Amino acid sequence: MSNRTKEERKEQERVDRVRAKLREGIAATEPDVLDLKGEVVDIRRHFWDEVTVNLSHPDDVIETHASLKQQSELLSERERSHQSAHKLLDKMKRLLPAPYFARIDFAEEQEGLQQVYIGTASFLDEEDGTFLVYDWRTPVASLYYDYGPGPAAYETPGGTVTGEMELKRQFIIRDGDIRFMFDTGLTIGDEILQQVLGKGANEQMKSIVATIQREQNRIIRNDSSRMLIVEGAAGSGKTSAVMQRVAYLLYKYRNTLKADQMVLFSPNPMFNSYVSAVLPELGEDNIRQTTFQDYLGRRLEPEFTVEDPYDQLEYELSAGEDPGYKARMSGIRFKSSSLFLNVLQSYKERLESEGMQFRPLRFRGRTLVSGEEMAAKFYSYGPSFRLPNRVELMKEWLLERLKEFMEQETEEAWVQEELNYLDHEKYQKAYIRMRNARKRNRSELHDSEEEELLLRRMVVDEQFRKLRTRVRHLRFVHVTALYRQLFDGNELMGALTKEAGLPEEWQGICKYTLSRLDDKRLCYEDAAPYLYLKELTEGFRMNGGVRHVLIDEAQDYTVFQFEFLHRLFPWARMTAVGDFNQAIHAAAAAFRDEQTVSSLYGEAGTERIRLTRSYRSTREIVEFTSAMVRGGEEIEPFNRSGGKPLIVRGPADPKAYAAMVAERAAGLRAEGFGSVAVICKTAAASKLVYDALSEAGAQELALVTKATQSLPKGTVVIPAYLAKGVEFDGVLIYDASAEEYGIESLRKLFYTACTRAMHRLELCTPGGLSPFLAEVPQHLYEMAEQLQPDAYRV
Ligand SMILES: Nc1ncnc2c1ncn2[C@@H]1O[C@H](COP(=O)(O)OP(=O)(O)OP(=O)(O)O)[C@@H](O)[C@H]1O
Repeated sequence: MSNRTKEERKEQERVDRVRAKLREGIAATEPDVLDLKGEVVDIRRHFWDEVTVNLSHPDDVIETHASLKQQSELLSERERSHQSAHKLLDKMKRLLPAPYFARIDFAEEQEGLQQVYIGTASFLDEEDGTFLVYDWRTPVASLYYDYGPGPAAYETPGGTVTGEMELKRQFIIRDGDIRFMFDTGLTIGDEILQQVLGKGANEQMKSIVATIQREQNRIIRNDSSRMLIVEGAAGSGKTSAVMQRVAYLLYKYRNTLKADQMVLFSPNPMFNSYVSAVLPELGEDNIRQTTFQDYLGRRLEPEFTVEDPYDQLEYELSAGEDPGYKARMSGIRFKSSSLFLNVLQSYKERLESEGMQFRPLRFRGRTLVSGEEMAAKFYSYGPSFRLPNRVELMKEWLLERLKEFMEQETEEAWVQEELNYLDHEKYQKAYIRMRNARKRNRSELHDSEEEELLLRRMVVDEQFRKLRTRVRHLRFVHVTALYRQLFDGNELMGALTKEAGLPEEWQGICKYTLSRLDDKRLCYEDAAPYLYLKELTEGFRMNGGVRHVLIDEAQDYTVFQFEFLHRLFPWARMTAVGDFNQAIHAAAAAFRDEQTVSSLYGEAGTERIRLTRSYRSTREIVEFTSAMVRGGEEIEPFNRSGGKPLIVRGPADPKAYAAMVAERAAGLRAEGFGSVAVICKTAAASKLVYDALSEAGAQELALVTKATQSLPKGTVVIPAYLAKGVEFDGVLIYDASAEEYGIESLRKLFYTACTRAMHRLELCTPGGLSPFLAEVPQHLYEMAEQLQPDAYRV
């Protein structure tokens, strides 16, 4: 900053002082870290030299044990010291270029005026014990996010502290130089936010701690509810709030909460990598990240080939011609509904008294225990046992039965035959076993008799191993048959759906479902209900160690998915964020259904927060996109200006059209936009467009598919459903015609695609326009030369 005022010079001097202290700290800590590292390596290398190992007498054993313990404790202590010195050094290095981003002057009623400088971590002056920088997550720092100058208060473990905020100041510091400094009002300075948002998009999300808005802070610091639901407009900072919330919780509960006790469910692996830089930037370890699909796959494969949600979507978006389409779409709606969840729960109650299905235990072509015999045994346990308990009892019973069969089997002729082919290694094994058994039991048998018996048992044991494992894994419960019989005719489903009746296209749904099951393929819409039924009968798996589950893009979760996560992580708090306008899985309505979501933890344990301000896109883009969706008038754009969205009509010839889009993408890049996305409706379309653009000479071009692990730089061609959650400087909708986006069910996908743009949005069309655009007032966009308003008539 040139021509600094006196105040600015004072602030710069303070920055210089703090940086000098940081440098001192770094200089002092660096050798410690190196020394400690050396010590750790040394202890590890010479670990055994320092331990006296002598196991001759009991006394020596005790001494050896003590010496080992001492040496391990020394190693752990040095490792801990190294780790904390390393963390401290890391923190100081992180703070050095920009030690803080804000200052507040707060006059406490008891303590007098306090100057609080806020940064991404706390930094203490070793000499006088004062805080040169306060971590943004400390209680006093919440003043910065929640208040403007005037009366203010913050919560501490000891109670509420009240006082008067006399100053709220923000800084942008780069390499130790104060570039901007503003005194601000209630909201966190628009000027700084303008600066931050005006920049280009990144391949990885950045932290927003310097500019967290008040309503976002409510999400980040929310501590009271078991279930926190955030519904927010596109670009309103839901994902950002989730990531900063994780950092906040890790700080606040640092003695009891570890990063691996938090799980983030996100839409796809690329998104995982997109958000993975935020926590390290804030000095925290990354938490566990997964997708629901990944979880389903782990539980259901290899028994089935499980379809993934992208293939399901591709089908939804492109298979209108398939004769089974209507039935499958109706099936998707039904299988994602609360009605189907209730059906499965009632079905479970019915199975308590009748209808269980079992796989017979068969061995060498013979049935050892038939399905009927198992059913008889199962129902003999009586109604006081829950289904999973009965299954557990069945398992024990079957294992006992198998033991008996195995004993009988040793006498069979096939065993003798197998013995003839036994290899040397197995003989050897049998011999060792026999020797051990002899030591233990002082067997009366002659060597040869005993050897033969053992060998026979070994052969039988081996042959039964698979069967026993299947029993242990509860494979005798025929879940596929149980699921199958729901779709086998009208009677059972009719009884279970009660007055709601059978869904539309029921016959078609049955046909489609059964044919897939017979092929050992599980459609995505069947996967969660199938697993739910399996766990209702066999018992729910639980992960008691996880304390926080965070769900991004929660609008695409079905009632089954919520129910699962609730049961899988019974001790966890849940944070679910989403935007119903971006629900690209048409059938997933659970998030919108207040009753469904609040039933998980009860109304008292559930809190809802709405975010209506949108930060990602320019005012022009937000006004344009909001006009396409229901409730759009509530979305409030952040006041950052850019060009109006542009509708461009291209030539009808596909080659010429691709060349035009390639040229427009190149034009945006030449204007300085680092990331440009050409968004298509499907993966199939993306591939074609990618090829066409490559042929047209597009530079630095990458295709994003469901297998893409991280967002590429430059220009990408991407299907709309994979673009959700991420953002680009410029977005080109490849084909915004009525042919491509003509039916109502595509509205949300279209909206999602358009809202990915931060600075520029262009919608290309080879002909007419999508009807969604017809609802947008004309003054909210511009049109490239030849396109006239009558193009809307579709
Ligand atoms: N308080 C803030 N300060 C600075 N930038 C912000 C703030 N809130 C949001 N942003 C920025 O706005 C953009 C959108 O944020 P984010 O992706 O978290 O929104 P979202 O609600 O999850 O969006 P969507 O639902 O559309 O995927 C990001 O670039 C983010 O950095």
